[in-house]
Amino acid sequence: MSPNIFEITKAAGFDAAHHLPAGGAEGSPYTRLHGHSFRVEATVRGEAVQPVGWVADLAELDRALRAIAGELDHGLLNEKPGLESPTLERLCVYFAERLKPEFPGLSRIVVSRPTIGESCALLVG
Ligand SMILES: Nc1nc2c(c(=O)[nH]1)N=C([C@H](O)[C@H](O)COP(=O)(O)OP(=O)(O)OP(=O)(O)O)CN2
Ligand SMILES: [Zn+2]
Repeated sequence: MSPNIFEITKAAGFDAAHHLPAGGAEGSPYTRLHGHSFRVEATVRGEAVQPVGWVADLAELDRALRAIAGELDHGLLNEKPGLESPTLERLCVYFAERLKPEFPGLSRIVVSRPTIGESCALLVG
């Protein structure tokens, strides 16, 4: 029988300012400095490992996710290397690159702006 495969997910929030570079829609307001409340979810996929019977410790995922979100919280996203154009897409990649070394089973990152109903998902390869 093939083993059960699970997905565990942890979420964290941060508030940050950003602006997008010119080059998108003409007359776009996104080039002006503004802020959002963001939520990030990280999902790790795998078998439940014995003897505990879990994919990974959710507390460890929580710690790692909060550490990255905390570095972005109340900051200007554009100042972070890799976030010079801080779209939701780039934020997904930013979180994935930092979590993957510690969580090789990382399968999905979702970054959203819940108050305006926008989200982006990265399926991590
Ligand atoms: N594919 C993407 N499209 C857009 C992104 C993105 O990250 N990926 N980001 C933006 C801007 O960040 C923009 O601030 C989003 O705001 P908007 O959808 O306009 O909603 P707001 O409530 O903030 O603005 P209102 O003018 O009040 O509607 C755009 N697109
Ligand atoms: Zn924005």
